[in-house]
Order: sequence, then C-alpha cells, then structure tokens
Amino acid sequence: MFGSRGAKVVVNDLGGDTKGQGQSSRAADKVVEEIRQAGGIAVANYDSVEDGDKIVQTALDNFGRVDILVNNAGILRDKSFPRTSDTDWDLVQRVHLRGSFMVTRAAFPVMKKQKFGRIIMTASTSGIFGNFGQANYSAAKLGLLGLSNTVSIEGQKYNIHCNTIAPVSGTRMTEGILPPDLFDEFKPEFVAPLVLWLCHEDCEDTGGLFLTAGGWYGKFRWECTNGVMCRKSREEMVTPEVVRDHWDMITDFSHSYNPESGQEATAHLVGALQEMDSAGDTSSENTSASVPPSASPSATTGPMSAVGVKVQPKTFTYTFKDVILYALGVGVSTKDENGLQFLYENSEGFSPLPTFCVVPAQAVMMDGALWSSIPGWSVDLSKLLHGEMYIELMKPLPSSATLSTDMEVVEVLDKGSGAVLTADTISRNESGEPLFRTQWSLFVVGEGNFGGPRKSTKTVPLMDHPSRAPDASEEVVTGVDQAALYRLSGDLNPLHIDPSFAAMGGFAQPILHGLCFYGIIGRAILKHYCGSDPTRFKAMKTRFARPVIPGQRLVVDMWKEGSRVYFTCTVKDTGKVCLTGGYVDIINQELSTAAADDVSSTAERTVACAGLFEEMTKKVADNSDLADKVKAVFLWNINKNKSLAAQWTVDLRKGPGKVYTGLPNDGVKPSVTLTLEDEDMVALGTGKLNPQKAFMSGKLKVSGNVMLTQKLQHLLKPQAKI
Ligand SMILES: CCCCCCC[C@@H](O)CC(=O)SCCNC(=O)CCNC(=O)[C@H](O)C(C)(C)COP(=O)(O)OP(=O)(O)OC[C@H]1O[C@@H](n2cnc3c(N)ncnc32)[C@H](O)[C@@H]1OP(=O)(O)O
Repeated sequence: MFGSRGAKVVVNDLGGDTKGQGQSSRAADKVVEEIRQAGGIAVANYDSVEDGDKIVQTALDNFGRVDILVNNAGILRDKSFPRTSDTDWDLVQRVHLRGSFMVTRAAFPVMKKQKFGRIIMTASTSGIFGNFGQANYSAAKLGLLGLSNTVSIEGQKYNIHCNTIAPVSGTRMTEGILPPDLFDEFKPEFVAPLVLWLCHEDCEDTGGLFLTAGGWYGKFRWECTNGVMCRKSREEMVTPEVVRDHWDMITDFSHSYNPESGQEATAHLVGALQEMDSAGDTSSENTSASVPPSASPSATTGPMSAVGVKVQPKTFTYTFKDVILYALGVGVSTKDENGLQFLYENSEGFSPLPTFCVVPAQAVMMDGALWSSIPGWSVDLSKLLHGEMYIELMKPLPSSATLSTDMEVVEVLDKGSGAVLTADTISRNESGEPLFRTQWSLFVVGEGNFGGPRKSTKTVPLMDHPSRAPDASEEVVTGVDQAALYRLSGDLNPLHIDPSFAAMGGFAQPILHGLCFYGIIGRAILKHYCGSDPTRFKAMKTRFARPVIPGQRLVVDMWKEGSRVYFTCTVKDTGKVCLTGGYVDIINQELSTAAADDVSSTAERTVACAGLFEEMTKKVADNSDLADKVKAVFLWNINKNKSLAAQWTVDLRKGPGKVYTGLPNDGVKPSVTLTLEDEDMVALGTGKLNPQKAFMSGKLKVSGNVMLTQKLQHLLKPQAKI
C-alpha cells in the first residue's frame, strides 16, 4: 500500500520461518517484486532487525531519507509459561522489542534532522490482555507500547510521531491459530490503511494505541478509578487493613478518569495529597475526626478539581451557510416576516440570529480536552443535560468570521441528583476584540453526592418574571425533525436522534437540544421586542427545566420591563414549563430623558442610533482614508441600560466632535471620528436620505458641529430618538 501511494520502500525480511529459524531472501524479494510490477519503487534488505542501522542505511543509500518506519518484524515461540525456555524468551524479545529498538534508534536521528518522522510499533492484544502460552510474546508486545510512548514524547518537538497498533490479522504467524473464517476475513490489507493514515503528515496523533481487525478500527486509552486517599495526614501510615476496608472505592470505576500523560496521572495524585493537607487544616473544627477522610473521595479528587480547568483557545470559522443552517435549525422559515434576513445571504441586513453565538462556543465545550481533564468523570452523553445557558453579545455577529474561543470551568455544584458544571467562554474576532461571552451550566445526571458545594456563586442568576399576566404570548410549533436539523449545527449528541441511546438516558424518545428551543424562543423575543434587529439583542439567560420532544408545541409568555424581557416557556401538549427564570436584555429604541440628560449640553446631545454607529465604525476601520475626514455625530448613550453602557463608552465631552469607544474595564479608548456634509444633513433632515444605506454607499458625510434636531427623530426611527 505504501508503494501504491508513491512511497519508496525498503522491504526488510530476514526470511526466517515463524519461529525465527533459517534465512532466505525470498520473502523480501517477493514483496519488492510485487511493488515494482505495480509501478512502485522498492528495494529489499535481508538483515536482521537487530542490525537496525544496516536497514536504515539501505534506505539512505537508495533514497536519501527515511520518513516512515514500520516496525513489523515478529516471530512466535509459544509455550505455556513454566515451559518457556531462556531461548524462547530471548529470541522473542530480541526480534520484537530489541529489533524495534535497534531500527528505531537508527532512524530517529535521520528523522530528527529532517524534522519529520512517522514510526509505527506493532503490538498485540496478547500484550494488552495476555494470552495463554505467550508470556514471552505478551511481554515483548506490551514493551513495545512503553517504547512507543517514550519515543512519541521525545519525538514530539521534531515532528516525529510514534504510534502503536494492535492488529488482529491473518498472516503466516496466525495461520492455524485464528479460526479459518476469521483468518480469511482479517486480511492484513485492512491493517495497512490505518498504518498509512498514522504515517500521514496530516495525522496529529502520537503516542496512541490502536486496535484493528477486518476493517474495524478503534483507539485504546487508560482509565483509572478515582481512587481514595487512605491517610488523614502526612504523618499517618497506611495498614493493609485500611486498604482492604477501602477496596470498594479503590476499585470503583463509576468514578474514574482517563489520564493521557504521566503528568496528568501524577497531578491527580498530587491533588489528592493537597486535598488531604487542606482537609487536615480544618479537621480541628470537625467533630467527626473518626470518619475516614475517604468518606467523600470524589469531592477531593474528582469533579471539584475541574474548577479552573481551561481549554486552549480554539479557532472556529463559520460562513453564511452555517448561519443559515442554524436559523433553519431553530425554526426560521422563508414564510416568516423578516425570515429571509436570516436565511438568504443576499438579503438586506443578512446576519446571524443573536443566539447563533452558541455555535462557535459549543465547539470548545464539545472539546474532549474539557471532559478528559476532569478526574473521575467519563461523561456519558445520555446523562449530560443542558441545565442553564447565558449569552451576552458585545458586538453584532458578522455573517462570516473566524473566531477564537477561550473556555474556563468556573464552578462545579453538587445538586444531589446530579452535578452541575458551569463553564464560561469568550469569543474574539481576528483582531482580538471580544464579540460575545457565553456561560454553560451542564447537569450531569447521577454524578451528585460527591460532597461539593450546592449554592452557586458564579452562575449568572435567573430572574423571576413579574407577577402580572404576560404582556405577550406566542405559540411556536417545533418540527418532528427539528433535532435532526439542529444537530447539523454541531451538537451531534445521539441523545437527540437515536432512540436506543435516548433510552439509556431514561428517555422514552430522543429529546430536543436545549439550545434548539433556546434559539427558538430567542427568535420569538427578537421578533416581538427588537423588530427582528439582532443589534438590539444584548443578552439571554434561562434554565432548561424539562425536556422538550421534537414536534411539541411551545408557548412563550413575555413580560417587558425597561430594557429587559422576562419569559417562561411551556410545552402546550403537556402543560409543563420547560424554560424557567428566563430573560432577554434588549437595547431599547427610546433614549430616556434621564439618559439624555447625562450629556451635559445641548450642543453635545446627539443621537443614540443602534446599528448606524456600528456600521460607521466598521466602515472607518476598513478604510483608513475615512478616519480623518469623519467627525463624531452618533452617540450610544443609553446609560440606564447597564449592559449597553458596559459595552460602549461614547462620550462627546471628550473633545469637540470626537467619539470614543471602549470596552468594559478597558478604560476609554479613542476610536473613530465621523463627519457629515451639510447638504447631506439637509437630505437627512428632510427624510430623503436613509442614514444607514447612505453611509454604506459612501454618500453620507457630516462636518462641523452637528446637532441632530427633532427633525431627525422620525428619520432615525425605529432605531433611535434624540
Ligand atoms: C458537551 C458539551 C456541551 C453540550 C451541551 C449539552 C449537551 C446537549 O446535547 C444536551 C441537551 O441539549 S439536553 C436538552 C436540554 N436540557 C433538558 O432537557 C434538561 C431539562 N431539565 C431537567 O430534566 C431537570 O431539570 C434535571 C434533570 C436537569 C434536574 O431535575 P432533578 O434531578 O429532578 O432536580 P430537581 O430536584 O428539580 O433539583 C435539584 C437541584 O438541582 C437544581 N436544578 C434543577 N434543574 C436544574 C437545571 N436545569 N440546571 C441547573 N440546576 C438545576 C435545582 O435548583 C436543585 O438545586 P437546589 O436545591 O440547590 O436549588
């Protein structure tokens, strides 16, 4: 297969029999001939793998480099363990383990120089699990895994990857061992594609162990029980009786973790030691000194140690297609008023729904690194329910972008029936400006009672709606295929589509993604209270109180108070509330008198104009020529609305005609100065010029000290009032 893909191949075979006896050139020549006849390039080498340098030299002499090394030589000398002779032991070790070492050691410096190398070790399930009559072979095979693990660590910085495969395959060595039907089915041809992929420059895996047979491929990993600290203090020793008494906890895989490195495993042990120390610090106040510290082991070494876990910033690129797919997933239709705004990339004002921001953030939440870094948790997706969700937009979402998202676990709560893990994300655009932040609370059913805190200090709070009857209500019908469509936006959890998987989680049928009905309700509020203008949608929070089944009808009740729209959502078919404590913060159209009065003089009083300022800022940012021609006019100054004030600080008092923008805690940063031409002012005043369109077409310019008068009020509606 390597030959067929253009590799220049050295075929090494000593030509002995399966027991390592005899020698001939036949075996290697046969393969070389096969490759050459198929148009490939190959040379034979008949040295023992113990003469690894000679094999590598053959490659260098013929081809000048060694990119890939597949350690595949093997013999068998099976004997039941007591009958295994020294020779049986030594020969097997020499071919498998020493041979792989010798060839790899010869190739490694060549690869290091090239800054590229791919190495494969061939292990076996006999090594992983043991096999009757194969003590020598099992030991060598698992030895190869250890060798591979270290070579992969040392090779990492030179782009040398080393992986181990454990194939079950019909070869000379397994003839008569594998049943005939399996022998035929488990062809070596099925092993080769895995080897080729692992050796490809695009494959990022290293230090992995892969099992394969007959076209099936899988990866192994380590799993360790959460374990238990059996000491109360550093002074205390442990007796065998204490180990015996804690055996259930020591061997309890219902709380386990998957260490991916020695450091990770050691960190777990050090964590246990530190927990013991801190438990000891407070133990003087404890009355229950006789209770062993291991009574709540997972509180000390399990879920709680997730707090503070961060996932490396992850890049996510989306295009208009992702935006449209998401809108379809949350039920936007071409028949809706303003539906095309979210479904057709050429429509005026095409943009993502504000709740689309969950999609880039979700890519980080789904990152295996998060879950594998939580000792004691191997998260079962059928038990992982979305508990609460918060989003906050700092800038309007572009219709396509490459964003980088950071994530940090901020809290883990013990809710008895489950654990709640809360993580914050922040997503930035390519200039590093924050676009939005999100907060995810995930309810992990059955992982409670680990002795962690119950009360939240970090989760964005839910809000009770006013006690009066709702100001508005809307019914939305979800489609029976809603989840099938929504999952294409990235949350592929089978819980939402696979009946048997849903049954494992205790659900009679697949349930709808929480973020799907979150988006549906967000859209309803956007329509009702923001005139479908995403730039007026600031933040949204709610709790998923009950699951929704695709096809069910939802009723959203809404109450508006100031710039906040409170909501709840009920499944009409069952009468059960599925979203509680919800609210959306919006940017109001009206600028309150009090807010306007914050601006000190009439001359400085200007217009709060959602969207327009944004467009202008962008336009100027994109065109440096404009920057000095343009002076300030538009002011976002809705001081009563905390969230907006936090996002933009725009203050004409900083200097005549100047606009400053800033972000929370950044202080005030000068940004852009905008100017309008007089004649366009007239057109604006008479309503003949639409400011947003005019600006985008480059027509709208303003100069001098501009005071936007009452005349402009009608023009800027529905965006703003003076
Ligand atoms: C991989 C990374 C990202 C992936 C995202 C997630 C993956 C997605 O694919 C998964 C989904 O989309 S699942 C679908 C959406 N979610 C749901 O349907 C969950 C609905 N909620 C429930 O069933 C219950 O509330 C339930 C089961 C959650 C809790 O019910 P009970 O066990 O009966 O709990 P209860 O007795 O009511 O309360 C006990 C304590 O828990 C708190 N609590 C309840 N519901 C919560 C919730 N939803 N979120 C957070 N906390 C919650 C209660 O307040 C109570 O605590 P306390 O006594 O301290 O107040």
